[in-house]
Amino acid sequence: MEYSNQRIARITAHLYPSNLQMEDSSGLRQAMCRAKGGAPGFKVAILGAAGGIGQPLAMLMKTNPLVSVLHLYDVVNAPGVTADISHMDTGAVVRGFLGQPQLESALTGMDLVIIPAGVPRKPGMTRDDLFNINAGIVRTLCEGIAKCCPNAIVNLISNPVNSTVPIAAEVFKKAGTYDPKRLLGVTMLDVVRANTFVAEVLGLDPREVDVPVVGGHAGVTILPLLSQVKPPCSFTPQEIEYLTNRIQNGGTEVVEAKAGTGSATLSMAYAAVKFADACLRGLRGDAGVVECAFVASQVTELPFFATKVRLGRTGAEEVFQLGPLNEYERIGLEKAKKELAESIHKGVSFIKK
Ligand SMILES: NC(=O)c1ccc[n+]([C@@H]2O[C@H](COP(=O)([O-])OP(=O)(O)OC[C@H]3O[C@@H](n4cnc5c(N)ncnc54)[C@H](O)[C@@H]3O)[C@@H](O)[C@H]2O)c1
Ligand SMILES: O=C(O)C[C@H](O)C(=O)O
Repeated sequence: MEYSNQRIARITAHLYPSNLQMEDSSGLRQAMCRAKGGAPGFKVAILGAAGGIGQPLAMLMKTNPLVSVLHLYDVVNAPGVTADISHMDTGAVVRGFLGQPQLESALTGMDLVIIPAGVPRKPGMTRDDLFNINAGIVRTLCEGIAKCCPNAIVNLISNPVNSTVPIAAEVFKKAGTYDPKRLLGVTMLDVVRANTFVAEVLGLDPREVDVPVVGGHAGVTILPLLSQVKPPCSFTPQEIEYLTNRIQNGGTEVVEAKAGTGSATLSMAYAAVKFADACLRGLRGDAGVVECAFVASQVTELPFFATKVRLGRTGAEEVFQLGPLNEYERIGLEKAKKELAESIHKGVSFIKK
């Protein structure tokens, strides 16, 4: 018996339903669907979508009404994650992409690319210990972005953020596509933690608390500005010491509690979605969208620094100054800048060498 291509495809899809959402069978999906899609919204890709952060991040982005198309890329397990998430009855169309040969298809046409690809810490490691593996991963993914979606906003999560953002910038410069406004290192988890821990101390609802966290995303480079907390409040010296240490070591607290099985994934996915949603609202043209991020900056003498930024149609359109610091914060800033300078230099040299 001779089978038509369509019948073969239907039988294959029945036997391997998870293939349905993968790139090479999207023709079949379209043939089986009456609606042609094209709903208004943004196209978002997640690179590293099958990982500890990637999976809950993909799930939460599938629920975001601003997203019309969600591309899930990973070097492993992308078909399973895609099949699973694609069954959620929310608007975004989900497509999966597996391995380097499908990277370009994953990226083409994207408005926002979120990158949680890379290895996480184990107890006893610093984020910088991840550099040797993650630097190469970020370079390859950013080369793909430069080629396939050079105008996309990039949210970089992979550690060490203080070095991977400079790496990405150098890759884009080399390709001639660098726009500093579009490259944002995600430090949102530091803000989420700071809001939570400060709210605990003050006995407030964390949703009412706003703590600016500046500098970078590792140890002493994470600098919470407790003198600028909203609503306005004051802390004892002991509270300042406790809160600063806890915010700076929040990542290590989770790494140790997970005892070798990884680092923060669920709170990170929450923070990444909060930040991605702010970027999408900025892209849509909403006014007054402000979040902290690690970006190209002239706020200090360093080429990159995390502060509050205003997100707009072209990315980080305004980088805010630090505001008035107290003596404790000025000392913290000097420590942060010293470590940051080394991490930034390491990232830049990785590409320039
Ligand atoms: N910025 C932050 O605040 C923050 C917070 C938490 C974790 N992180 C970092 O995020 C990264 C990911 O953490 P995780 O817990 O999800 O790790 P994970 O190991 O659970 O997941 C990483 C995923 O990346 C994938 N991957 C590896 N190489 C890839 C490549 N070349 N292309 C695409 N995908 C690739 C893996 O297959 C895996 O699915 C780590 O570097 C971690 O340190 C950053
Ligand atoms: O601590 C880590 O290694 C992961 C992440 O950077 C975090 O802050 O949780």
